[in-house]
Amino acid sequence: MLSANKFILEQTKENVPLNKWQKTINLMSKLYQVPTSFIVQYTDQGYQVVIASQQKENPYPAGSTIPTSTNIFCKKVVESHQLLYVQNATELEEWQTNPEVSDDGFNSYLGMPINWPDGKPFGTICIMDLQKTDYDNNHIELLAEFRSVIEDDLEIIDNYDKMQQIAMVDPLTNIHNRRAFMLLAEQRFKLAKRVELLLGVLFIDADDFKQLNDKYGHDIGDKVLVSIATSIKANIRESDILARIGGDEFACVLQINHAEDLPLIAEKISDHYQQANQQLALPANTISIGSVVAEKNKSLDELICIADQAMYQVKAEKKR
Ligand SMILES: Nc1nc2c(ncn2[C@@H]2O[C@H](COP(=O)(O)OP(=O)(O)OP(=O)(O)O)[C@@H](O)[C@H]2O)c(=O)[nH]1
Repeated sequence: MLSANKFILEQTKENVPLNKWQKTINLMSKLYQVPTSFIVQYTDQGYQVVIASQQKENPYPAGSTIPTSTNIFCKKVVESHQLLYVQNATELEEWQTNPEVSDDGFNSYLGMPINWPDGKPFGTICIMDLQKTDYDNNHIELLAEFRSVIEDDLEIIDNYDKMQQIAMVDPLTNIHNRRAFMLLAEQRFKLAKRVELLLGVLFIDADDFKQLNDKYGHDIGDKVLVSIATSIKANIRESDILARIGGDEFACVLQINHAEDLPLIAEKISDHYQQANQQLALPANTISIGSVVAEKNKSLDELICIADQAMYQVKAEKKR
């Protein structure tokens, strides 16, 4: 779990997309044609460069830390919560004590605050140039776009951490519970919209499960539920999202290549489940699966509802 008042680089970084951020910062340097671009994090211990553009002229590599008392540009951005554009620092009295100006010869700075989802300051995103510059509104808007990429990632990191705090695993089947599913699936849908991924939703429900419980007992019923979870897991990717969302109900968000993949995956899960029950000497049982391809204009709730209705139709067909 990430602590907001510790440097990200000194914590577990598995959920922080440092490679993506590095590419973003390198691209910023190219677009603005500057020798240095940065993501800087602020904590009580100071200002630390999280990402530095990979240019040989850049004197401040990732990991460099400057004390909070030093008069640097990023300090002013964090303290004022505002954009800072300095066109020509050598002309301004205020910046004569800034070592970036006095020691390293930087003259221009454009930076914006980056915030955590709760509005607390994370740090800054900024560019610096040795030359005097003349940026216009387009340059500022572009920086705001880059900033929103980083803030979106901070939201994902924060959500992930929150989820680790709440119970997100169903203790019987060891897969996600409903609450975790809603959070994770929502995130996956957001991401899919941005990077054009095709997603599908499966809604899976055991047939006549009440009868099975009544006839064989609750313990056997529990084993059957575990068998359903295992069969679904065996036929989806590790990166897909699977959860037990109710007593004998399971839901799944899958990345697919074509819409036609969904019924094929559903069939494979059903076959696997029936064979598994035979092998495990569990009562014969079937499952009904409804599916829907995620359309961009539909919410997660709507998609689950459509997959649920499709599942009921499959079930009704069997009962005819
Ligand atoms: N063994 C076991 N049973 C559970 C658990 N949670 C819910 N159930 C039971 O699952 C059964 C679900 O019953 P229904 O929703 O009526 O569904 P069904 O009997 O499968 O009927 P159809 O869906 O129409 O085929 C109920 O009897 C619940 O008590 C659990 O954790 N373990």
